[in-house]
Amino acid sequence: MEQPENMMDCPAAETSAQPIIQIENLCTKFGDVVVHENVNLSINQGEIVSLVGGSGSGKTVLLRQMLGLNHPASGTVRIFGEDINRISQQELQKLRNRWGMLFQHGALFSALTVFDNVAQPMRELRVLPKQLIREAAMLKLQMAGIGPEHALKMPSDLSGGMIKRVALARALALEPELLFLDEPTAGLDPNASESFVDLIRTLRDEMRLTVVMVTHDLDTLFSLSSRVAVLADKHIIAYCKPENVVEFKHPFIETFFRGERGLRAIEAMPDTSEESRQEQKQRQHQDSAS
Ligand SMILES: Nc1ncnc2c1ncn2[C@@H]1O[C@H](COP(=O)(O)OP(=O)(O)OP(=O)(O)O)[C@@H](O)[C@H]1O
Repeated sequence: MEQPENMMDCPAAETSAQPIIQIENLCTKFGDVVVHENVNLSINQGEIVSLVGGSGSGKTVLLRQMLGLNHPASGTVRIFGEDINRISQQELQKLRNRWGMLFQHGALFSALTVFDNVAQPMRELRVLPKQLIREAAMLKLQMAGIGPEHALKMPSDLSGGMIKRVALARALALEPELLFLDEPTAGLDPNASESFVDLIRTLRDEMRLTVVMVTHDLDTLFSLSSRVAVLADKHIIAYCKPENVVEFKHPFIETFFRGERGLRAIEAMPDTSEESRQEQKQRQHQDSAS
């Protein structure tokens, strides 16, 4: 099936940027169950792209396709220009060293200290001297906002926000160019969530990272994303700037973005003009009146 004709697609802000991820005509099936049908998605260097969609719409599976953990029934997934389903395991491992992944629940090794959790991906390379690993691990912890006094603690001694930060330091251990985040702020209180969002933005700027994240959190989505890809009906039904997504008529978008929380999050966007805020409000007013 073709993509819906009215799919919204907007170019990335930086037109000179190179695509880091190119997904073309991706179909995913589990037995008879079709999850994705002709999905296309191109993500440029330096973008922060959020994947959203209803429960079971295929966000996690799409992320897993990008990580090479699920395989397409047809279509291609290119990361850094390589078709990840046509390369050897060795080549795939090399690519994996160029990206970092932050899992929803932190996924730290509970038997390892904070320091060892971050040092482990560097030790696995088996080429870096001990002293360099030590310095690099401490630097990554510092970048993630974890002071040296926490380095020898066990994960069980940390708060939820600290676990996320250590997991982020670990995801950054090999200086990735690309970072995948699965529900980065889930389970955090509003303050911890806001400071984690600031951290991701700062790291993106400092490390020139490209970020792909799955999130249900509208505040995170609106404050971080350069573009939002909405998954529904097996397709990407909208791929556009966050402030434009509400222009697309679809039941999921209506419910998710145009409710009270969605409009509040749009209002809180730093770069949303007064004019566009007024338009959004007016539209909501008209919709509730009709
Ligand atoms: N290994 C698998 N075998 C069979 N079906 C699977 C497998 N993995 C995922 N699915 C199915 O694929 C569909 C999409 O799942 P996915 O986990 O990507 O949804 P999601 O959008 O991430 O949902 P949620 O927001 O609830 O986490 C679901 O119907 C799920 O049951």
